[in-house]
Amino acid sequence: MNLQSLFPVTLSTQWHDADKFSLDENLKRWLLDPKSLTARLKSNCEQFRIELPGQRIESCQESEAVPLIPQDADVLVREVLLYCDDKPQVFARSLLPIASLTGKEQALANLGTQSLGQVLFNNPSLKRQVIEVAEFDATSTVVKMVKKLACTDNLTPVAENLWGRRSIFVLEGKPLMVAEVFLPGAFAYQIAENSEAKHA
Ligand SMILES: C=C(O[C@@H]1C=C(C(=O)O)C=C[C@H]1O)C(=O)O
Repeated sequence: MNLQSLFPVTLSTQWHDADKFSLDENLKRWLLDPKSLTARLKSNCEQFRIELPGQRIESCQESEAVPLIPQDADVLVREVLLYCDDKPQVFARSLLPIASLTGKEQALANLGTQSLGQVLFNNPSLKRQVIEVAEFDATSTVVKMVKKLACTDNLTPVAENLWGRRSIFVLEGKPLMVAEVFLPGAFAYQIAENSEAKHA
């Protein structure tokens, strides 16, 4: 499938504190893990890769605005799919404020299919703010994207709602936002004894 045709998926939802939900333990561990998702996925598969359906500069929409990234701020929107052994595990949408892409951080605009997380978590200045959680039902743009993707990629059909997380990172004192949604069949939805039990 021509992944560019998926872009932009967008993610308009209400984000909540995780305590609002009674979550399966394994899912909760994946949603609230403060470390790099890239690194964790890599440790669970042989072949990890990122696909980049697209990125473009937009004005931050009111529905995505947060105190550190206000409405109408110019942001580079980056949407990616993270694959483990050719199976899409995660959809991610990041907002990189243009005002944050200064100095060495200009490189974040040209990552291509390199992981944003690899750059973020290699910087000792990185601060991650609270991780919020959201549930995505059949009416969501991300579930609609999954249904399109399932026609070609080996994606498990969407049986249940999908779960995602969002947090603000501050890198060298400059904010950026990362939102990730676990796709059907992701390790995050496997029952604990089948996924990473050894790492528990
Ligand atoms: C923030 C991370 O980076 C990952 C890679 C992303 C990208 O390359 O755009 C986006 C979100 C994350 O899933 C991470 O690895 O934790």
